[in-house]
Amino acid sequence: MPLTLYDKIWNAHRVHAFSDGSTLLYIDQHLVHEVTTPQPFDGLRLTGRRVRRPDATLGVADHDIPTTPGRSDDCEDPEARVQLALMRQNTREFGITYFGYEDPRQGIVHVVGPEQGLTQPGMTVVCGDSHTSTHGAFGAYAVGIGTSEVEHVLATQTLIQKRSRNMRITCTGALRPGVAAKDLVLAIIRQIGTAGATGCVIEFAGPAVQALSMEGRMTLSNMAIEAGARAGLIAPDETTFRYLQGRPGAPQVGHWQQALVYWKSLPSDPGARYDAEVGIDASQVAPMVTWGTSPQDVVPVTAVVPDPATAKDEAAREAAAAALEYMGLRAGQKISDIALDKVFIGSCTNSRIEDLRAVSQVVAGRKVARHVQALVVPGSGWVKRQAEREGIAQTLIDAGFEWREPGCSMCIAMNPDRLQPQERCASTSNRNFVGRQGPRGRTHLVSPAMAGAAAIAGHFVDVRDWK
Ligand SMILES: CC(C)[C@H](C(=O)O)[C@@H](O)C(=O)O
Ligand code: SF4
Repeated sequence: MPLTLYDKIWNAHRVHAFSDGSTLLYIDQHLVHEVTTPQPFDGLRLTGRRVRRPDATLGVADHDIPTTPGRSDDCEDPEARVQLALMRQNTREFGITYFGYEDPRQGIVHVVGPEQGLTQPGMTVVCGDSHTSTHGAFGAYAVGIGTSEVEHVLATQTLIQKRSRNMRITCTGALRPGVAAKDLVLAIIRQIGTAGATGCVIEFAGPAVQALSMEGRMTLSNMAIEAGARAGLIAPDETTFRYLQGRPGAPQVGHWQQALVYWKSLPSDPGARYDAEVGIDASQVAPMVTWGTSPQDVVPVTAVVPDPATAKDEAAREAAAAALEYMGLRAGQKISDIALDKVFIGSCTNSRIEDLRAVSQVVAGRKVARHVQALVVPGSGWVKRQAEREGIAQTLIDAGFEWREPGCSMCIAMNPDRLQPQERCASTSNRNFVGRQGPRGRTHLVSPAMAGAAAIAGHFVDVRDWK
């Protein structure tokens, strides 16, 4: 029977099938961060257990950590301070490699794993974090897990999972200049909704996906979770192999050829069956801007804020009206008339080198609008240093952007970077939920180039018209 990429990874990792239909899967790579690990490590201590495979576990500090130059673990927020101290102590006690603020490899867990070559095709990758889906871009089965599951994986290197349905999203055509992977994934979520892939593992396929760099593919897989999916996979190919070759965690000379043979066997077989199929023409996708409080509340930059009266049912009408009220917007208002207070370029969706290059191209030789505070937070120490070497950092600083240390930063209000009530922000992150960037803060999700242009103009502009 022809199998999908997901089927193949699942079958290769099956340790035991339970009578209730669930499966015990072997886990190849476990990533841990400071927010979801204090309890699991306590659990291990209480029951006298060790970490089964410290060599397959990596710890990083990302959510709580300040991003200001000269930072340390000694932050003002007592909860963050405790979590960071525990992370350091627990990784030391259990023999796990830890990238704390002082390590040049530190960064957002979903940027660091792939960058270090720890995420590889055909692997099972888990982390106590919903955006673990990011790693699916390598053709890995990567899922976010809960706190008790983190403990289970730490202790046993296995995880109990229910099999998901296979959904294929085929992206035909080619993205137009000025249109990014972020716009494509927002357009997909607009089409299928935030519950559109519930119960499914998505496989992103088609020429528009194959044409993407690994950075772009990670942006797609990152937001699979925002479409309700369990994971978001992309078949490994030459782009994947090229990205991985020579990275510290990747198979080294002598094992590389063997790995390639396996990796090339992973793409879905011709004729593999999918439980659901979705299609989208990438050439029709425009730069997108969210207007509401869910990633599906999104329109092209050329559009106006939609009228809640046109929503499909009563519940959707009420939700849209509440979202507009929260966002301080009027139906019919042009997206390009929306003025901004802050611009945040960062997060595991869009803080990789290619994202920073895109921003730098748009803002080179210009100045951030006077009323805007703009932040660039590289996804990792490696990204930061590469951007500095390429001159990107200087371009951004000259334009008036703040150049920060790596971390989740203003993607989530768990550290000092946050919005004040009613402040409006163009953000390259993945969630525009109520209060996400700070209590009563207003978030608009956009691509890096769109965020860069908005920082200069002080309001949204169509980056395709940018001269
Ligand atoms: C704090 C963490 C558990 C959370 C997640 O699971 O995704 C965060 O990373 C997020 O993006 O909302
Ligand atoms: S950058 Fe944002 S989405 Fe990504 S792991 Fe951190 S908080 Fe979650």
